[in-house]
Amino acid sequence: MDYTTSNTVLKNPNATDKYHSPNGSTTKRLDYLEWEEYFMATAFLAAKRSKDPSTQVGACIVNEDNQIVGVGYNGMPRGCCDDVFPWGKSSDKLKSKYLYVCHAEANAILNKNAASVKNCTMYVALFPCNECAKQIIQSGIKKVVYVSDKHAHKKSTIASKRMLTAAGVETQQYCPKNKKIEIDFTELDWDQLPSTPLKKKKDNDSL
Ligand SMILES: Nc1ccn([C@H]2C[C@H](O)[C@@H](COP(=O)(O)O)O2)c(=O)n1
Repeated sequence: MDYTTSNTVLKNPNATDKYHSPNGSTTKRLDYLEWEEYFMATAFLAAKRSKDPSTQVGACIVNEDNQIVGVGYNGMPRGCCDDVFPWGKSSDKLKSKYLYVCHAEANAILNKNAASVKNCTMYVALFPCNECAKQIIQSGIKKVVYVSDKHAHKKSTIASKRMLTAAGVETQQYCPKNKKIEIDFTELDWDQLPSTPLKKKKDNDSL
């Protein structure tokens, strides 16, 4: 019997656990991530790459076959060093981040790894602003799933909603089933895996 699954190496193949009954039958895992959780979690994971000290936003674009075709987070444009450009909110607009930073939604669209994002769904932590809404509409994205609408009172959000509605882009708030999803790099039984060289990657890549 093959005790390995696509993403798990069982620690003790002889043990009876929740997927293996004593009579030897094997059932599928039931605590797997549902699609929506997986895509929103991908957006939240991408946000962890953001250098913005106050707000980290991630976005994940998914096609009609549930394939991820773009991921992005808020960051400085390529070539604009994130140690040089400002991250603060100075009253001097040129010294404030807002004129420079690329929003997660825009980066996800620009980073697409497919020919088009037409009819795709975007998963994003924050409701998109008016500038991102324009790009969402023009790129053909048909649905936006978001978690927080904390800027609902802002004119940029009101304008965004007006445009998305007029253009027929569906918006839907996502209510997470689980408050937290844990990623545990030690959950595999490392002793049973062939040793892999640990290579330090350069940290100047940007999504
Ligand atoms: N839908 C959004 C909204 C905001 N962002 C980015 C832009 C900034 O980096 C940050 C907001 O900064 P704050 O005013 O909260 O200090 O989040 C985005 O990517 N997508």
